Amino acid sequence: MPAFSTYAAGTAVSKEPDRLFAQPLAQVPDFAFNEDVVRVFPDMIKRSVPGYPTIVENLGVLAAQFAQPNSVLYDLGSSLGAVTQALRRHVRTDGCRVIAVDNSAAMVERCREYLNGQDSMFQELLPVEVIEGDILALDFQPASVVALNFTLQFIAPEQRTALLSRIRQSLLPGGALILSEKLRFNDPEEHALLTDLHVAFKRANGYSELEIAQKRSAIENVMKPDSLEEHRERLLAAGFSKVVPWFQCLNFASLIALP
Ligand SMILES: Nc1ncnc2c1ncn2[C@@H]1O[C@H](C[S@+](CC[C@H]([NH3+])C(=O)[O-])CC(=O)[O-])[C@@H](O)[C@H]1O
Ligand SMILES: O=C(O)C(=O)Cc1ccccc1
Repeated sequence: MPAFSTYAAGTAVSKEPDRLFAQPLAQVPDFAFNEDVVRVFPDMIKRSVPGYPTIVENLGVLAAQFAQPNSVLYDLGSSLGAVTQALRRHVRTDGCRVIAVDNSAAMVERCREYLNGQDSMFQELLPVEVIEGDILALDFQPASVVALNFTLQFIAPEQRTALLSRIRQSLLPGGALILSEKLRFNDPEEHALLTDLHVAFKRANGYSELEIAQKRSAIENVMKPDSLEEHRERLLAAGFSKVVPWFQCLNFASLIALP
């Protein structure tokens, strides 16, 4: 019987500790969102991403300001649905519904279970649909809020502008894209400092030097962060009119992009 904790206001999620990289691996495989990651994901993301709980909770608060009646709120790369749960808790706008999309079957299966749990604990939540699929192949409906919470960094760099353009085309007036990402920094000293501080954050959260090193090698081929300047330019190139950073903790940031 797995242990559970509450991380999305009252809803139970697995609290199995992340020890995926604790033992020396002869060869570190590329990071994948498989069953092993799913079991430890709530613990992994909280101990690895500084500011993650603050970003998720406030994403719901922000979304409530941009939600338009009778529109869709997208959670793209939804993992276990933490953002979807925050959207459902905070948004009260008439006729809104949430569409969560992830291409990991293991994530989608567990996400649906957690959302059923949320439905059994709260009343008057927005309707939600969880789609197992590639966000690059998604047929977007008119949307008022699109959340890309630490997902764009896993999309091949050459596909990023096209995806953001399609999101921009789907956004209704008054809506917004909320984009959270790990950042790279063009200034080498700034990059080194914030990278070292992120390692200190992980160490303070109980990860060993070996775990930190093996995780770094697992993600280096699959997760390609951009700088804030690259994000801003790409968003403007995709047709967004304004880019407003609203949160940064070390090398992790979240931006609001307006249509
Ligand atoms: N092409 C794709 N199509 C669909 N999903 C994808 C694709 N590529 C990657 N993913 C999915 O994007 C998610 C990224 S995690 C998001 C955290 C979540 N937003 C959270 O707020 O808890 C970020 C992280 O773990 O750092 C994974 O579930 C992938 O399966
Ligand atoms: O762990 C890291 O170093 C990260 O950059 C964040 C992260 C969190 C969860 C899965 C993959 C990457």
